[in-house]
Amino acid sequence: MSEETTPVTVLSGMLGAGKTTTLNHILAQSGDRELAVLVNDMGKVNVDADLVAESSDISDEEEELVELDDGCICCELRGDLLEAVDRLTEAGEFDAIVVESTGVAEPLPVAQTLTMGFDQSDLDPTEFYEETGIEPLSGCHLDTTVTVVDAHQFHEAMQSDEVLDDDGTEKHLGDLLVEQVEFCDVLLLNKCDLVDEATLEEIEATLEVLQPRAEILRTTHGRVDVDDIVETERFDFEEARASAGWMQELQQPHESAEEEHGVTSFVFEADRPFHPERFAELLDSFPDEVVRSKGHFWLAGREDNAIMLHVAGQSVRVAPAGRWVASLPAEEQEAQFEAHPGLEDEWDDQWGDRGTRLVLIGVEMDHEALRTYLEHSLLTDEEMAADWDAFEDRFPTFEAPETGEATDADESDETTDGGEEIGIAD
Ligand SMILES: Nc1nc2c(ncn2[C@@H]2O[C@H](COP(=O)(O)OP(=O)(O)OP(=O)(O)O)[C@@H](O)[C@H]2O)c(=O)[nH]1
Repeated sequence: MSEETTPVTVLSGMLGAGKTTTLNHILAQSGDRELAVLVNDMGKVNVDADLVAESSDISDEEEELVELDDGCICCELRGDLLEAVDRLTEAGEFDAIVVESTGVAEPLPVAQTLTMGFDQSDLDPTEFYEETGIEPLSGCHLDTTVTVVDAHQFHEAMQSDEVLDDDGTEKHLGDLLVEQVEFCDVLLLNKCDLVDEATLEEIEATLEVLQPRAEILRTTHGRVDVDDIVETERFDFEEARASAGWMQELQQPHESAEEEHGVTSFVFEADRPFHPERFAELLDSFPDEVVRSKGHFWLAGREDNAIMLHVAGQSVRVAPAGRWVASLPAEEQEAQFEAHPGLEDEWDDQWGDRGTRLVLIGVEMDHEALRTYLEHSLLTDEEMAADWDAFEDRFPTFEAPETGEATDADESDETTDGGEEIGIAD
């Protein structure tokens, strides 16, 4: 598919991580390769594009530098991104295209936009093209997604409770950082000059657990080999989407005893519900050593719907995760049993598929203590026999999904959903 079409590299990374520096470096090192670049900036003036133009011989006059200003290519400028990439491809003068995203962009929707032209059956490209009136891309393909991580700011960003504004959408700093790490082919650990070896090794170990598939390269001032991020043929949508460490851990759980720099993971499973107030309290002060937690849970009193938990650094969000199959009408249950052959094995006579599966990834986690902590939030035998609706419940109420929308929390990466903060008031 890819040989005759132009390869596209997408650079993501937090504000100030070193995307523009990396871009300038590869432009200077591109040799005989003709590169076109597309720079996205949130402001009306594209500062990054000016920086690229200043420090390279690339220019917007010759149309090898395209600026997309005043919006984000992972949201409202998705159509403009496609059109710009299409224009550059049509010009036929370039060997590769490099896209620099804004610091608040999520890589998944950007990749989704760029791959819509290919056969992604579950993404329903037809609907997308009908809705937007945009023609599918044919002359180029997404080749490599790169995330630039600032080694110097990594821990601070993970622990920060800063909330960024992406054109009206609030994004938690730690959440965004984790999402950028979880969806990429190559991770550039930049600003290595500002961090000591032990810290670098620890960050690398964390990145490896969060994103086992990506190649991790250390860089200083974005000095990376062009061949490591351009025309690598590393990108594969389905692989990228299923490659996050938490997802792999949920699919093939194992207690990671062999810890590197104290980074471990484990899956917590329970077949009785959480007490809404005790679990909310636990989430209010979730242990700092947990870097990432994801999965679905059963909350007492919410017997129709599963709830998804997303923890990334200091950000804790919950979102609807679909109906429990046990809450569906009999004929829809039958359809679910046929679609998911493993479901029957896990079925409980009384509670059906209701239950909790959460993966926890962190540094220096005391697994035993965390399990006890989580178990303490489950209903006791006495509470199991009580009226669950009488428990205080400050979790958000989600609109009931259509029947038939059963939970598939283990397989779906809801990276683009908003979710709701759980720092709810008493
Ligand atoms: N010490 C050090 N500074 C670096 C390194 N890489 C980039 N910088 C500096 O960090 C600052 C931000 O770098 P940029 O390349 O503009 O970062 P960016 O990701 O494009 O930032 P935004 O466009 O704001 O999202 C600049 O002052 C760079 O000179 C590095 O490896 N080491």
